Amino acid sequence: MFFRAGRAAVSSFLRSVLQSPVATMSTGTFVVSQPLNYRGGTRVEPADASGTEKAFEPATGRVIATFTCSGEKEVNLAVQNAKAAFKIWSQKSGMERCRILLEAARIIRERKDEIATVECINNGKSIFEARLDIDTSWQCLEYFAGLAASMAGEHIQLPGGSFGYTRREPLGVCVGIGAWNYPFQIASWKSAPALACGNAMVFKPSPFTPVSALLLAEIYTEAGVPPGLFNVVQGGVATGQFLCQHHDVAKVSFTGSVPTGMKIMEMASKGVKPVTLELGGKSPLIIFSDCDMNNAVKGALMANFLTQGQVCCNGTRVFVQKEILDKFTEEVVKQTQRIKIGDPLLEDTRMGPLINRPHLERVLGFVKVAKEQGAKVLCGGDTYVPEDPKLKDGYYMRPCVLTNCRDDMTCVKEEIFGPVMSILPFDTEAEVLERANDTTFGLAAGVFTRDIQRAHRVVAELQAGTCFINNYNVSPVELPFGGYKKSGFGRENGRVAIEYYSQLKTVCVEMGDVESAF
Ligand SMILES: NC(=O)C1=CN([C@@H]2O[C@H](COP(=O)(O)OP(=O)(O)OC[C@H]3O[C@@H](n4cnc5c(N)ncnc54)[C@H](O)[C@@H]3O)[C@@H](O)[C@H]2O)C=CC1
Ligand SMILES: NCCCC(=O)O
Repeated sequence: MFFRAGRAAVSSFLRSVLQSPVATMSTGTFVVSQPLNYRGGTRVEPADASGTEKAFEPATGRVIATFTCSGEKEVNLAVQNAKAAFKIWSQKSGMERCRILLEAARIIRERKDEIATVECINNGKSIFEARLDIDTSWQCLEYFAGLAASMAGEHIQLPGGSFGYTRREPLGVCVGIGAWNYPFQIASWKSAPALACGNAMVFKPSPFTPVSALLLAEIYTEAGVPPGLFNVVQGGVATGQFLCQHHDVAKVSFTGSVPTGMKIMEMASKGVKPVTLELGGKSPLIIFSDCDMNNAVKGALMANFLTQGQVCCNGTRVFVQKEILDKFTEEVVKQTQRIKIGDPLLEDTRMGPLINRPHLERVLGFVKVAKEQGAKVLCGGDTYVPEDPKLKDGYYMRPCVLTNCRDDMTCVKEEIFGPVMSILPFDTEAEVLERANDTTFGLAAGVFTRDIQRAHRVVAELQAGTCFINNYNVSPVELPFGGYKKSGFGRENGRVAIEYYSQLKTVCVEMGDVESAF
């Protein structure tokens, strides 16, 4: 009972989770009428409100949900539920937690098409990409399930038969605050390591994409986590602030913009709470003349146009060595123009709408300023109206390639968060390294070259938390992901993520008599 091409009937699973009145899940039909908060193992209406929000289907501009933002009382109830569940969950062995997380991963895998369809409708990304996001989500749960059972401390021998040991312990109630570009993936990447370590979580999705976190919450419950272990509160700034300021919250993990990240750090500092910050970027992609041209062109498209360019680690400053500039540019433009834009639920669509109208206007504004500052638009950069009349109010634009760019232009300095690639010529390795690092961001970077020594030499010099050699924007969950500089700190994924969701206790054991100083 899964979706094919987003057109098949809604399964009983989704009907029960979302109570959608529609019988099919094609673009323009999906509506959510049930509560979007999740507390104590069930969907609930919030106990109090801090306003209401509407969620849209970007493909059509239709409202798919109107929901209440959680007030202080509801946030407190969610935290108290999480606290109670933490007492049970943190007492379980790693193997017990592992089994439940593996079951949750299995359910996600089984329901991949359904979840991807919801993600596609609420976010606008193509169904093709949404399925990849769901893959990285269940893979993350599987990965941390495996680590749950192997979390261990050290035993340290001391003089006279005494010894010490360390224990890796959970933090307590962790808060996850998500962005709208990878709603289900972000909820999974935050909750999987948190739960594996024995923590509970209260998760707040972006108000633009409130829907799919509910599916994750339902799946955790079905897999057997204690009620209240993973809760969802909906809302915007005020709800996020209540969460960050709550005295029973032990940690905040945030994905979003740099200005909000700074505010979250400030709030968390008041309670001396650790934070993980996954923030924005303006990453360089360096294409040397000895590269495999086909792969470099594919890499540049991957670095710029996934999820309509709304990806924090995108390599939007594409530095191309002068010898191959014309050939590379010609091929990139050709392939960019071939990207199929339209209904994100159709199998052959590769670019859907942007998240909302103001964001579309903002991205188009960046293209306008780029032109005013001397950049040349080689393709796209304008709105797109699909032929299908039901898509006429969607937020589509044509992917854009800019040339004649300089490092001081706004389009090269600022995060656009849309499908806009800036091409920048360069001569030498030393020059491009200096220019690539000349940014306050440091999330990611990429290099295409056949020279293996150069590849490693260059990535060693790049000031970025995640570097790609001869590829871009792949997300294996085994590898840590996170930024340098203003792109944040802490890491998601990889073994190291455990350190950001646990604390180390040292136990010192005396086997002899106390040698008192008094
Ligand atoms: N690094 C990344 O993955 C992402 C970066 N961005 C960047 O952020 C820009 C704006 O996107 P937004 O979704 O508006 O990002 P944002 O940073 O405003 O919001 C992200 C999340 O934080 C919450 N939030 C906002 N203010 C808060 C506060 N004071 N306290 C607690 N929570 C708060 C929001 O409700 C949302 O859930 C984008 O244009 C892009 O530059 C956006 C999405 C993802
Ligand atoms: N799959 C990579 C996630 C990057 C982002 O959150 O923007």
